[in-house]
Amino acid sequence: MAMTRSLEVKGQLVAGGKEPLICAPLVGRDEAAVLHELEVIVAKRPDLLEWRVDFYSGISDVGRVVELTKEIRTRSAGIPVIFTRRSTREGGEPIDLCEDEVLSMYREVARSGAVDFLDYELSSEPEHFEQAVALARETGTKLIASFHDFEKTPPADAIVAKLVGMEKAGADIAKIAVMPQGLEDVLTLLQATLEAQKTISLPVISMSMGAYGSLSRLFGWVFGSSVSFAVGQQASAPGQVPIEDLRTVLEVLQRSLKGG
Ligand SMILES: O=C1C[C@@](O)(C(=O)O)C[C@@H](O)[C@@H]1O
Repeated sequence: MAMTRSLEVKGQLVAGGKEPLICAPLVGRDEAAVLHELEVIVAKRPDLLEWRVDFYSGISDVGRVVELTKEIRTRSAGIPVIFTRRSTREGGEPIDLCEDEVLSMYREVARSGAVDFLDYELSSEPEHFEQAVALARETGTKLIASFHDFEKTPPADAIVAKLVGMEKAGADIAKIAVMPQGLEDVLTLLQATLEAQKTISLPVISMSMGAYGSLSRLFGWVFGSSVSFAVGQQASAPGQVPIEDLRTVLEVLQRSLKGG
């Protein structure tokens, strides 16, 4: 019984359509740290890698960013790569680039062919978001539209509306991460995920963050979230659990969902 929609790269299902996909972030500050992390993470065989380029101290030099992206590709053992600059507005690290420079960096990286997915925030200026959509079409990469609220969990209908907005704006995948202030908020996120599955036709990725939110990282896929972000070496957001722990829980849940 399929709970989630599969992600595709160049017409192929990622990890053969397995659900949920496990994605491990790379958050090193320099080349050596990123490549060391990569080695540790690849050995754990996640289904996806995310390079959080906003953590990288060399981000202002596009040439270095492209070189490192290619190096990541070479050493990633065929695991598809997501390229992400998270803005400070949505919980990312401070960087010295203006938005036009960020988009130029996205352009160079996507055109190098070394990444499979681009993550770009829906809260960006519409003209910038349109450029990200066009770039994804031009390069055959998939665009993940994202939205993060590190303070609170909006009501379920507002979460669904954001995900609908991502589809309307031309994204290929719709992602939302929100912070719970109590257990009810975790339910709100799960409820909105289930609802969004019925409302839009894109794969949805959703998570509640922090300690309570870690529950959604373990079983949010049952409600329709296609990907769970988990720790390979270091977390990129609060509440991510180690890949090994996630796998243990997934095995148990998958067995019980089959009826024991
Ligand atoms: O958007 C997301 C989700 C995330 O914020 C999380 O909560 O796991 C982690 C980020 O690295 C990623 O880009």
